[in-house]
Amino acid sequence: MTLKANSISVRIGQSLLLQDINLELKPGRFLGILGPNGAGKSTLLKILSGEMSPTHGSVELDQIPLKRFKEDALAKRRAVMPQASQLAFPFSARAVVAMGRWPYESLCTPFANQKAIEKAMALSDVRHLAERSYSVLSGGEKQRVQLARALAQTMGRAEDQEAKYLLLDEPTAGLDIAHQHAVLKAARQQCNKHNTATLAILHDLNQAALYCDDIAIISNGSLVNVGPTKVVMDTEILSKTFNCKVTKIHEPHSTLAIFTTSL
Ligand SMILES: Nc1ncnc2c1ncn2[C@@H]1O[C@H](COP(=O)(O)OP(=O)(O)OP(=O)(O)O)[C@@H](O)[C@H]1O
Repeated sequence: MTLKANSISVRIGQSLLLQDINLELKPGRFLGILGPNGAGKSTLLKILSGEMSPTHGSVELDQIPLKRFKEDALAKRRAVMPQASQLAFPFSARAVVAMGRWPYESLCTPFANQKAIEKAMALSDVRHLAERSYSVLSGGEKQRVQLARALAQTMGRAEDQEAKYLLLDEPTAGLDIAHQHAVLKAARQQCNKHNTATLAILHDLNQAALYCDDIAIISNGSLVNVGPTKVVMDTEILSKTFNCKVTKIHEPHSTLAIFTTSL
Protein backbone atom coordinates (compact mmCIF):
# COMPACT_ATOMS: atom_id res chain seq x y z
CA MET A 1 0.00 0.00 0.00
CA THR A 2 1.92 3.06 -1.22
CA LEU A 3 1.54 6.32 -3.09
CA LYS A 4 4.30 6.15 -5.63
CA ALA A 5 5.72 8.68 -8.09
CA ASN A 6 7.48 7.00 -11.02
CA SER A 7 9.90 9.15 -13.05
CA ILE A 8 7.72 12.24 -12.79
CA SER A 9 8.52 15.22 -15.02
CA VAL A 10 6.36 18.32 -15.42
CA ARG A 11 6.85 20.85 -18.16
CA ILE A 12 4.75 23.98 -18.59
CA GLY A 13 5.67 25.96 -21.69
CA GLN A 14 9.44 26.35 -21.65
CA SER A 15 9.75 25.67 -17.90
CA LEU A 16 10.71 22.28 -16.52
CA LEU A 17 9.02 22.29 -13.08
CA LEU A 18 9.92 18.74 -12.10
CA GLN A 19 12.49 16.38 -13.55
CA ASP A 20 12.51 12.59 -13.20
CA ILE A 21 11.20 12.37 -9.62
CA ASN A 22 10.88 8.95 -7.97
CA LEU A 23 9.29 8.95 -4.53
CA GLU A 24 7.25 6.63 -2.32
CA LEU A 25 4.90 7.47 0.53
CA LYS A 26 4.46 4.54 2.92
CA PRO A 27 1.95 3.68 5.69
CA GLY A 28 2.95 4.92 9.14
CA ARG A 29 5.80 7.04 7.76
CA PHE A 30 5.98 10.84 7.92
CA LEU A 31 7.83 12.24 4.90
CA GLY A 32 9.02 15.85 4.99
CA ILE A 33 9.65 17.71 1.74
CA LEU A 34 12.32 20.38 2.01
CA GLY A 35 13.67 22.76 -0.62
CA PRO A 36 14.07 26.42 -1.57
CA ASN A 37 11.23 28.62 -2.82
CA GLY A 38 10.22 27.72 -6.36
CA ALA A 39 11.96 24.30 -6.18
CA GLY A 40 8.80 22.44 -7.22
CA LYS A 41 7.52 21.13 -3.86
CA SER A 42 3.88 22.25 -4.26
CA THR A 43 3.90 21.04 -7.85
CA LEU A 44 5.01 17.61 -6.62
CA LEU A 45 2.23 17.57 -4.01
CA LYS A 46 -0.32 18.47 -6.71
CA ILE A 47 0.97 15.61 -8.86
CA LEU A 48 0.74 13.14 -5.95
CA SER A 49 -2.78 14.30 -5.05
CA GLY A 50 -4.00 14.05 -8.63
CA GLU A 51 -4.72 17.76 -8.94
CA MET A 52 -2.16 17.98 -11.77
CA SER A 53 -1.03 15.40 -14.32
CA PRO A 54 2.64 14.88 -15.09
CA THR A 55 4.04 15.46 -18.56
CA HIS A 56 6.06 12.24 -18.21
CA GLY A 57 5.90 9.40 -15.69
CA SER A 58 3.03 8.13 -13.58
CA VAL A 59 1.64 8.09 -10.06
CA GLU A 60 0.32 4.87 -8.53
CA LEU A 61 -2.03 4.74 -5.57
CA ASP A 62 -2.05 1.27 -3.99
CA GLN A 63 -0.68 -0.18 -7.25
CA ILE A 64 -3.42 1.45 -9.37
CA PRO A 65 -2.60 4.36 -11.73
CA LEU A 66 -3.87 7.55 -10.07
CA LYS A 67 -5.45 8.75 -13.30
CA ARG A 68 -7.89 5.80 -13.19
CA PHE A 69 -9.52 7.09 -9.98
CA LYS A 70 -12.66 9.20 -10.19
CA GLU A 71 -12.76 12.21 -7.84
CA ASP A 72 -15.06 10.55 -5.26
CA ALA A 73 -12.91 7.39 -5.14
CA LEU A 74 -9.79 9.52 -4.75
CA ALA A 75 -11.37 11.51 -1.89
CA LYS A 76 -11.85 8.25 0.02
CA ARG A 77 -8.15 7.45 -0.23
CA ARG A 78 -6.24 10.69 0.23
CA ALA A 79 -6.72 13.92 2.19
CA VAL A 80 -5.08 17.14 1.04
CA MET A 81 -4.43 20.35 2.90
CA PRO A 82 -3.55 22.98 0.30
CA GLN A 83 -2.07 26.35 1.22
CA ALA A 84 -5.02 27.91 3.07
CA SER A 85 -4.76 31.30 1.41
CA GLN A 86 -6.09 29.72 -1.80
CA LEU A 87 -9.44 28.82 -0.23
CA ALA A 88 -12.62 30.73 0.56
CA PHE A 89 -15.78 29.11 1.96
CA PRO A 90 -19.04 30.85 2.97
CA PHE A 91 -19.58 28.33 5.81
CA SER A 92 -18.92 27.97 9.53
CA ALA A 93 -15.57 26.50 10.56
CA ARG A 94 -17.36 23.32 11.73
CA ALA A 95 -19.04 22.94 8.32
CA VAL A 96 -15.63 23.23 6.61
CA VAL A 97 -14.19 20.52 8.90
CA ALA A 98 -17.28 18.36 8.22
CA MET A 99 -16.42 18.42 4.50
CA GLY A 100 -13.62 16.01 5.40
CA ARG A 101 -16.27 13.36 6.16
CA TRP A 102 -18.33 13.88 2.97
CA PRO A 103 -16.59 11.01 1.08
CA TYR A 104 -17.71 8.55 3.80
CA GLU A 105 -21.27 9.79 4.41
CA SER A 106 -22.82 6.61 3.05
CA LEU A 107 -20.26 4.38 4.81
CA CYS A 108 -20.37 5.77 8.37
CA THR A 109 -23.05 6.61 10.89
CA PRO A 110 -23.64 10.34 11.53
CA PHE A 111 -22.43 9.68 15.09
CA ALA A 112 -19.08 8.26 13.89
CA ASN A 113 -18.63 11.16 11.47
CA GLN A 114 -19.42 13.65 14.23
CA LYS A 115 -16.87 12.03 16.51
CA ALA A 116 -14.15 12.32 13.84
CA ILE A 117 -15.05 15.98 13.27
CA GLU A 118 -14.86 16.81 16.99
CA LYS A 119 -11.60 14.91 17.45
CA ALA A 120 -9.97 16.59 14.44
CA MET A 121 -11.10 20.02 15.69
CA ALA A 122 -9.64 19.32 19.13
CA LEU A 123 -6.31 18.17 17.68
CA SER A 124 -6.09 21.32 15.53
CA ASP A 125 -7.21 23.58 18.40
CA VAL A 126 -10.21 25.02 16.51
CA ARG A 127 -13.13 23.91 18.70
CA HIS A 128 -13.60 27.45 19.97
CA LEU A 129 -13.91 28.63 16.34
CA ALA A 130 -16.52 26.02 15.34
CA GLU A 131 -19.52 28.33 14.92
CA ARG A 132 -17.58 31.27 13.45
CA SER A 133 -17.75 32.02 9.74
CA TYR A 134 -14.69 30.56 8.00
CA SER A 135 -14.35 33.62 5.76
CA VAL A 136 -13.68 36.01 8.66
CA LEU A 137 -11.08 33.83 10.40
CA SER A 138 -7.44 34.93 10.50
CA GLY A 139 -4.92 33.29 8.16
CA GLY A 140 -3.57 31.03 10.91
CA GLU A 141 -7.06 30.08 12.10
CA LYS A 142 -8.10 29.16 8.54
CA GLN A 143 -4.93 27.11 8.24
CA ARG A 144 -5.83 25.11 11.37
CA VAL A 145 -9.43 24.60 10.21
CA GLN A 146 -8.05 23.22 6.95
CA LEU A 147 -5.82 20.85 8.89
CA ALA A 148 -8.84 19.71 10.92
CA ARG A 149 -10.79 19.06 7.69
CA ALA A 150 -7.95 16.95 6.28
CA LEU A 151 -7.43 15.13 9.61
CA ALA A 152 -11.17 14.37 9.88
CA GLN A 153 -10.89 12.70 6.47
CA THR A 154 -8.23 10.34 7.86
CA MET A 155 -10.17 9.42 11.02
CA GLY A 156 -12.52 6.52 10.38
CA ARG A 157 -13.34 3.49 12.46
CA ALA A 158 -12.36 1.06 9.72
CA GLU A 159 -9.89 1.03 6.84
CA ASP A 160 -12.58 1.82 4.25
CA GLN A 161 -13.85 4.78 6.27
CA GLU A 162 -10.69 6.88 6.23
CA ALA A 163 -8.10 8.29 3.82
CA LYS A 164 -4.80 6.47 4.26
CA TYR A 165 -2.70 9.26 2.71
CA LEU A 166 -2.40 12.77 4.15
CA LEU A 167 -0.74 15.48 2.02
CA LEU A 168 0.01 18.79 3.74
CA ASP A 169 1.26 21.85 1.84
CA GLU A 170 3.18 24.05 4.29
CA PRO A 171 0.89 23.23 7.25
CA THR A 172 2.89 25.49 9.59
CA ALA A 173 3.02 28.58 7.34
CA GLY A 174 1.74 31.67 9.13
CA LEU A 175 1.18 29.90 12.46
CA ASP A 176 2.56 31.04 15.81
CA ILE A 177 5.30 28.79 17.19
CA ALA A 178 3.03 26.88 19.61
CA HIS A 179 0.51 26.11 16.88
CA GLN A 180 3.30 25.09 14.47
CA HIS A 181 4.25 22.38 16.92
CA ALA A 182 0.61 21.51 17.69
CA VAL A 183 -0.14 21.01 13.98
CA LEU A 184 2.92 18.80 13.40
CA LYS A 185 2.22 16.86 16.58
CA ALA A 186 -1.36 16.24 15.41
CA ALA A 187 -0.12 14.99 12.03
CA ARG A 188 2.50 12.81 13.73
CA GLN A 189 -0.10 11.36 16.09
CA GLN A 190 -2.42 10.56 13.19
CA CYS A 191 0.46 8.88 11.35
CA ASN A 192 1.25 6.73 14.41
CA LYS A 193 -2.30 5.87 15.47
CA HIS A 194 -3.97 5.26 12.10
CA ASN A 195 -0.85 4.26 10.15
CA THR A 196 -1.55 7.22 7.84
CA ALA A 197 1.12 7.79 5.20
CA THR A 198 1.88 11.48 5.74
CA LEU A 199 3.68 14.04 3.60
CA ALA A 200 4.32 17.64 4.66
CA ILE A 201 6.11 20.44 2.86
CA LEU A 202 8.16 22.23 5.51
CA HIS A 203 10.65 25.09 5.66
CA ASP A 204 11.93 24.69 9.23
CA LEU A 205 14.88 22.30 9.37
CA ASN A 206 14.50 21.65 13.10
CA GLN A 207 10.81 20.82 12.82
CA ALA A 208 11.58 18.48 9.92
CA ALA A 209 14.27 16.77 12.02
CA LEU A 210 11.94 16.50 15.01
CA TYR A 211 8.75 15.17 13.37
CA CYS A 212 9.68 13.39 10.12
CA ASP A 213 10.84 9.80 9.63
CA ASP A 214 12.07 10.51 6.13
CA ILE A 215 13.10 13.59 4.18
CA ALA A 216 13.08 14.37 0.47
CA ILE A 217 15.08 17.40 -0.64
CA ILE A 218 13.95 19.06 -3.86
CA SER A 219 16.02 21.68 -5.66
CA ASN A 220 15.44 23.15 -9.14
CA GLY A 221 12.76 20.56 -9.85
CA SER A 222 15.00 17.59 -9.06
CA LEU A 223 15.18 15.22 -6.13
CA VAL A 224 18.54 15.91 -4.49
CA ASN A 225 18.25 13.27 -1.80
CA VAL A 226 15.64 11.08 -0.12
CA GLY A 227 15.85 8.71 2.84
CA PRO A 228 15.76 8.51 6.63
CA THR A 229 15.86 11.96 8.29
CA LYS A 230 19.16 11.40 10.13
CA VAL A 231 20.93 10.38 6.93
CA VAL A 232 19.46 12.94 4.54
CA MET A 233 19.71 16.00 6.77
CA ASP A 234 23.39 16.36 6.09
CA THR A 235 24.74 19.89 6.62
CA GLU A 236 26.76 19.82 3.40
CA ILE A 237 23.73 18.88 1.28
CA LEU A 238 21.51 21.39 3.11
CA SER A 239 24.07 24.21 2.76
CA LYS A 240 24.36 23.57 -0.97
CA THR A 241 20.59 23.24 -1.47
CA PHE A 242 19.68 26.42 0.40
CA ASN A 243 22.77 28.38 -0.60
CA CYS A 244 23.53 29.30 3.00
CA LYS A 245 25.71 27.87 5.74
CA VAL A 246 23.89 25.17 7.72
CA THR A 247 25.58 23.90 10.88
CA LYS A 248 24.51 21.38 13.48
CA ILE A 249 24.89 21.99 17.21
CA HIS A 250 24.84 18.86 19.35
CA GLU A 251 23.02 19.45 22.60
CA PRO A 252 24.82 18.00 25.61
CA HIS A 253 22.88 15.15 27.29
CA SER A 254 20.50 14.91 24.33
CA THR A 255 20.36 12.89 21.14
CA LEU A 256 18.89 15.92 19.37
CA ALA A 257 20.95 18.25 17.21
CA ILE A 258 19.90 21.81 16.43
CA PHE A 259 20.35 23.21 12.94
CA THR A 260 21.49 26.81 12.70
CA THR A 261 21.83 28.83 9.52
CA SER A 262 23.79 31.88 8.41
CA LEU A 263 24.53 33.45 5.04
N1 LIG B 1 0.91 26.73 -13.60
C1 LIG B 1 2.16 27.13 -13.69
N2 LIG B 1 2.65 27.67 -14.84
C2 LIG B 1 3.95 28.05 -14.94
N3 LIG B 1 4.85 27.96 -13.94
C3 LIG B 1 4.41 27.45 -12.79
C4 LIG B 1 3.08 27.01 -12.58
N4 LIG B 1 2.95 26.55 -11.32
C5 LIG B 1 4.16 26.70 -10.76
N5 LIG B 1 5.03 27.24 -11.61
C6 LIG B 1 6.45 27.54 -11.38
O1 LIG B 1 7.08 26.34 -11.00
C7 LIG B 1 8.08 26.58 -10.02
C8 LIG B 1 7.83 25.68 -8.82
O2 LIG B 1 6.64 26.12 -8.15
P1 LIG B 1 6.16 25.44 -6.80
O3 LIG B 1 4.97 26.19 -6.34
O4 LIG B 1 6.03 24.00 -7.02
O5 LIG B 1 7.41 25.74 -5.86
P2 LIG B 1 7.62 25.48 -4.30
O6 LIG B 1 8.86 24.68 -4.15
O7 LIG B 1 6.38 24.93 -3.70
O8 LIG B 1 7.89 26.96 -3.78
P3 LIG B 1 7.55 27.73 -2.39
O9 LIG B 1 8.49 27.19 -1.35
O10 LIG B 1 7.88 29.15 -2.74
O11 LIG B 1 6.09 27.53 -2.08
C9 LIG B 1 8.02 28.07 -9.71
O12 LIG B 1 9.04 28.73 -10.40
C10 LIG B 1 6.66 28.49 -10.21
O13 LIG B 1 6.65 29.81 -10.64
